[in-house]
Amino acid sequence: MTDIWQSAMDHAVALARKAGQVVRDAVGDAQKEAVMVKSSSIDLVTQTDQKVEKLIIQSVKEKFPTHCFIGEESVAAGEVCVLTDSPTWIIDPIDGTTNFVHTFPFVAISIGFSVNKQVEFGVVYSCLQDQMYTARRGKGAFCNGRPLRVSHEKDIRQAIIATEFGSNRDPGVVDKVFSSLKRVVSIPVHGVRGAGSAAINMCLVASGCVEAYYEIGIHVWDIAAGSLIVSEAGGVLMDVDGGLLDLMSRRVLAANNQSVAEHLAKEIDAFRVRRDDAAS
Ligand SMILES: O=P([O-])([O-])O[C@@H]1[C@H](O)[C@H](O)[C@@H](O)[C@H](O)[C@H]1O
Ligand SMILES: [Mg+2]
Ligand SMILES: [Mg+2]
Repeated sequence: MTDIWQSAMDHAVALARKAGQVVRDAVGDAQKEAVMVKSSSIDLVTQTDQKVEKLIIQSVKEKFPTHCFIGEESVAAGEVCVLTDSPTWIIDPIDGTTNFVHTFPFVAISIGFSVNKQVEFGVVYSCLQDQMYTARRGKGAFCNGRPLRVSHEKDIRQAIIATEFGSNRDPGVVDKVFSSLKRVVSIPVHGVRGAGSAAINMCLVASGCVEAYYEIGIHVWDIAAGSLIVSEAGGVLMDVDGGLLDLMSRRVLAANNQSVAEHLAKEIDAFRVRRDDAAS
């Protein structure tokens, strides 16, 4: 049977590769680039983020004129952020902008595609590592064409957990983040890591390198593609409180299996943040 979204997925892979070249060309000069700030002094954006998002959206508009978009930098510029049932490209032009600015080598282009609010394919290109992660719903997850499988570990005490500090440094939020982290470290787990890119953290879960990843404060463009890559690699996704994942809630927990996920969820202070689709 033909896959009606295959040509869109092929286009996403080609665009991610093209965008990756733009990012690679710019990374050496990133420190010379004007670094601007968004929601806080540590929520960074550069001209390369904006250029890459424009490149992707323009090209998709030409090929698929009826499709919708949620793009990180378009939303920052005032576009609405609502996930409808229409075919929608969910784009993070540079996931890991802080890494990009500092030349820390985990920088990704993340493109998710949803229909009826379900992610149909996900593409995460870790462009400095030249690793192309892809997943098509029901057809598995791959890195550079090699099938991905999550870790078999069932005991969280033998696990590596990925998380990030995020870009909200309000003292109350920092306290909650650290109290969760203290509980997780004290389980005790083997280790805690963070790549500085939500999308790459999710690909690490899918690859079996880390057992789980959680974060509060991410956005739909950080996790749309990665969520399908995790589930197609055999992993599970949930809210940080153990409930169902809601792509717009800005909270995510991705794990290799249910038992690791549920144990982790018990340790996290699941505070709420303003939703991506909250009326502005
Ligand atoms: O701003 P950006 O570099 O696209 O995305 C950020 C990265 O994924 C970071 O790892 C995560 O901690 C933040 O929550 C994200 O906003
Ligand atoms: Mg991001
Ligand atoms: Mg970004």
